[in-house]
Amino acid sequence: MKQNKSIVLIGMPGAGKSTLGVLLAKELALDFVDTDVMIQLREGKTLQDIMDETDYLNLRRIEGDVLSNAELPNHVIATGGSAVYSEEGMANLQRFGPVVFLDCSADELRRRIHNYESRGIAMAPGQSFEELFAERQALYRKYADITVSCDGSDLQQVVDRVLQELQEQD
Ligand SMILES: Nc1ncnc2c1ncn2[C@@H]1O[C@H](COP(=O)(O)OP(=O)(O)O)[C@@H](O)[C@H]1O
Ligand SMILES: O=C(O)C1=C[C@@H](OP(=O)(O)O)[C@@H](O)[C@H](O)C1
Ligand SMILES: [Mg+2]
Repeated sequence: MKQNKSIVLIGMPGAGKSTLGVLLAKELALDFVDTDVMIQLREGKTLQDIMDETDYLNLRRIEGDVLSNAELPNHVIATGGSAVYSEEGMANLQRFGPVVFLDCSADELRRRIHNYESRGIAMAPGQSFEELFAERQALYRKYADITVSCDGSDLQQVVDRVLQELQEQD
C-alpha cells in the first residue's frame, strides 16, 4: 500500500462508506474525508435542506462540482451514494487512488436502512428503491477498481477485506 495514495469508497447509501472510511483511515494512517460533509460546509446547509429547497438534480449538480474540484491526496474518501452520476467528479477522484465499491445486496441494504424514502437520497420522485438499485449497480461497477462484497460481514471483516484487496493490487 503506497502511503501517498488515497482510496475512494463508492456504493449505495447504507453500504458503509462513511463508517468504514474512518476505520480504514486509521488502519492506513491516512486522513479521512466524507464528501457529504464537504458539500454541507460549502453550501452552509444540510443535504436535506438542499433537496427540500430545490431538488435531487440540484444536489447531484452541487456534488459533481465539489467532487470535480476536490484536492484530496492521502485521504480515505467516503463519497455519497450519488457521486457516480458525475463523470467529471469521478474522473477527478480517480487521480488520487483506487476506487473501492462496497457491494451490498438490496436485501442487506434494506435490513440496515429503514428510512430509504426519507433519507435524502438523490433520486427521482416516484422511483422505487429497486429501480434505483439497478440503475446504480451499473455505475458502481463502471468505476470500481476493486469490488468488496459486504453482505453478512461485520465492519471489521469488511475493513480487513478491503486492506487485503489493496495489498494484492500493489
Ligand atoms: N458491514 C456492516 N455490517 C453491519 N452494519 C453496517 C455495516 N456497514 C455499515 N453498517 C451500518 O449501516 C449504516 C449505514 O452506514 P454508513 O457508513 O452511513 O453508510 P454509507 O455512508 O455508505 O451510506 C450504519 O448504521 C452502519 O453502522
Ligand atoms: O445516494 C444518494 O443519493 C445520497 C447518499 C447520501 O450519502 P450516503 O451514501 O453516505 O448515505 C448523501 O450523499 C445524499 O443524501 C444522497
Ligand atoms: Mg455516508
